[in-house]
Amino acid sequence: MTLKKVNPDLEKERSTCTFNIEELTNLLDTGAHCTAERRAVEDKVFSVKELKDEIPDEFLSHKERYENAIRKSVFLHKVLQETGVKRGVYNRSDKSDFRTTYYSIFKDGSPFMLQYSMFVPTILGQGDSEQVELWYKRALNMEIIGTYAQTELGHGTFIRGLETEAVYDEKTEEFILNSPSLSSYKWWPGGLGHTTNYCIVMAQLKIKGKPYGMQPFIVQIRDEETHMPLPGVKVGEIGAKLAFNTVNNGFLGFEHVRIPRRHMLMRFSQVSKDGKFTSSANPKLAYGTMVMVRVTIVNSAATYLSRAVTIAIRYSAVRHQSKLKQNEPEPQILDYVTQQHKLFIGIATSHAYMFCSYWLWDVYVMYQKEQNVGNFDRLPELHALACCLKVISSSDCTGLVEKCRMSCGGHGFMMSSNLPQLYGISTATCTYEGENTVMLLQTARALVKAWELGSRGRPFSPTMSYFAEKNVPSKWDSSLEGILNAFQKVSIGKLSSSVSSLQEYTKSGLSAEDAWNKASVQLIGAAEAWGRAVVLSIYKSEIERYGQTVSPALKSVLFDLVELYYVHLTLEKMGDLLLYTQLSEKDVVSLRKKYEDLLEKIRPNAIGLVDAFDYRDEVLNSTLGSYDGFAYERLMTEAMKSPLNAEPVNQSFHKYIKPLMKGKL
Ligand SMILES: CCCCCCCCCCCCCCCCCCCCCCCC(=O)SCCNC(=O)CCNC(=O)[C@H](O)C(C)(C)COP(=O)(O)OP(=O)(O)OC[C@H]1O[C@@H](n2cnc3c(N)ncnc32)[C@H](O)[C@@H]1OP(=O)(O)O
Ligand SMILES: Cc1cc2nc3c(=O)[nH]c(=O)nc-3n(C[C@H](O)[C@H](O)[C@H](O)COP(=O)(O)OP(=O)(O)OC[C@H]3O[C@@H](n4cnc5c(N)ncnc54)[C@H](O)[C@@H]3O)c2cc1C
Repeated sequence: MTLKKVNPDLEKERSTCTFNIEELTNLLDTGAHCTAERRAVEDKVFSVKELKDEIPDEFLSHKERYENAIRKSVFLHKVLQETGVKRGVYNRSDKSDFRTTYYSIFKDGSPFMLQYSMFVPTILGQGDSEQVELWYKRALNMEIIGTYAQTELGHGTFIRGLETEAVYDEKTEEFILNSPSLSSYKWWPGGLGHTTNYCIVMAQLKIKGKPYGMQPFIVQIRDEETHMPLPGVKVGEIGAKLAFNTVNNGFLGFEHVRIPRRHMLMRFSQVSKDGKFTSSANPKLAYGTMVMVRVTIVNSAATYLSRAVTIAIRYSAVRHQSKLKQNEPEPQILDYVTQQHKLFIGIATSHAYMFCSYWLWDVYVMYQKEQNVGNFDRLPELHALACCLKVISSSDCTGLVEKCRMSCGGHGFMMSSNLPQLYGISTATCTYEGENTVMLLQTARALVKAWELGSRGRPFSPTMSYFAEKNVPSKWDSSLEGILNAFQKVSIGKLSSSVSSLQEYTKSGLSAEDAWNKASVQLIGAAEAWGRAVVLSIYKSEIERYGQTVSPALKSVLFDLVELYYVHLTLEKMGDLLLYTQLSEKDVVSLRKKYEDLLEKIRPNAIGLVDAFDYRDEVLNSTLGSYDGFAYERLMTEAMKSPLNAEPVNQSFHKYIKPLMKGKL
């Protein structure tokens, strides 16, 4: 069978695109030079034959998958080193990075992930200059491979409840690490099982019996030559998981393991030789790596979704099913408006979080500069933003990734579509780096505090400045500005009624803690509403800013998506808006019409918009989403890779089925 180069359906779709795809790709990459750089890295990475899988991962055993992931991680590291990639994680000079390229090599994650994403960043962020000099170089050269070991069997969320101890012995100038109970065993760190030889251990510091809170320690756990666990170290892998099965998440326990004093990372807090503790200017600085990772999750969530929506929209353009009109051929499923409703919001949401992630990264960098000169004023706002945007980006994008999978019908259930794996790694972001409900409660804590201080005349931080506005009812306005205003009213309304409930509960005799717990469903609602207002505002202002520099054709499409995002959210959150604004049934009717018109307007650009994400087939790794659109041929080719198809009759027939058929079992 000779194949055309591209499925005619996709050819037709590409011919209707109204904007320059390359221009949008450059914008999403934060600059044409970033696109060029990313493509150069991809050319290099995807030309390495050792990085290709001969047998799909899902047909390997757990052990083989791990070994394959290690082999590829090593080759990939070498290639990236040769290509000069350091940015992305450590020297992020601008906002694009190579994580998507990196991830695509491993459908289910790399055992080196934590080395790049948390081990090295913690050394850089928590070590003093001498420690950075020593450990960073060794880690960069992969002389040491590490992870971030914080979570324990008994506690993940409640860091103050962690049990691993680091007791200072001033006679030998060492810390003694100990795991006093089963529940104190570290549990979860990526790569910990059999990959890493060092790790950052978050442990309770004790000096002369006195506790000084959680501190980061750099601990060697395996011999650098033999890789055997060091004496007193109990280490292994935690087993199979929903996703990330090649990340080698592990457990770790200590039996009185001694490490030198200088292995406590001492940028913020110090322990002197004679056991004097010097506290950091702000105890929460020890949580700094988590803030950074939460900030980067917003971008990860957007990229998981953009990959899923690329697959689903391309597939929907080549898949024909049922009848729209009896006398016409079966339409592309993308012509069903319900399909557009499921998918176009995925493009808009991915844009929203991508542009927000760039903005949030700038806020984070600005804060770091202030922190370096001892100014911690913006820490509560940054913490609230990192928590809340991590939550809504991870939950929205995961929900939409799953919607993409379902929108592909049965074929979306195939591992070869890569949609199940994308769902797996995406849903993990709702749990790791702070479970989502807990992160919303942290956000609410900051909001309630700001609200109370504001009521006593203290100024609000920039993302909360609208709290100062009087919540006077005004006529519903369906413009972008009007909708943003309405969501800010929802945010104020939910926060003020949560605060009122807290006050009533305490007045009725509940302790502050019980009142908080009782009102916590309202509080997470208020936190989410604030996050929504932030995203709406930033997405719009960023597109207004970029709109001044891009072509009119692209500007128009970008605003179609912003409008779609706004109107979709308005219809989704209708209940809240009916409660806190002047939205009426008539407004809803006209918004529904507007939404349907927007779907129709975006339809000719759907393929152009997903092409602009610029995911090579190797990155998408999907039978359904390839650029050429030959989904059925790819499904069949992949199916033939199943080991069961290597022989016409499986031996189990003779062993079990035949005796059963013959009544001889
Ligand atoms: C040379 C070649 C190079 C090659 C390069 C290759 C490049 C490409 C490679 C890329 C591949 C890598 C891909 C990476 C992709 C990313 C993957 C990431 C993987 C991550 C895996 C997950 C890791 C983890 O999960 S680590 C564990 C995370 N754990 C948590 O998040 C725990 C959550 N719990 C908490 O944070 C806390 O306990 C908390 C906040 C719930 C409660 O804390 P605590 O009890 O101490 O506080 P409170 O009493 O509630 O509050 C006190 C006070 O402090 C404030 N506060 C709390 N936290 C913070 C904070 N972090 N910052 C600032 N302030 C904070 C809080 O608001 C209170 O303030 P008040 O003013 O008192 O109200
Ligand atoms: C794929 C993956 C990778 C990970 N990698 C690492 C790693 O590399 N290093 C590491 O240290 N850790 C890692 N973790 C652990 C992760 O950070 C924790 O699982 C996460 O922080 C959640 O904590 P937990 O498991 O204790 O959840 P729990 O806190 O036990 O949550 C269970 C339930 O209790 C609720 N809950 C808990 N506390 C409260 C509260 N105060 N108020 C209201 N509800 C509450 C939660 O909302 C949730 O519904 C990883 C986890 C996963 C899934």
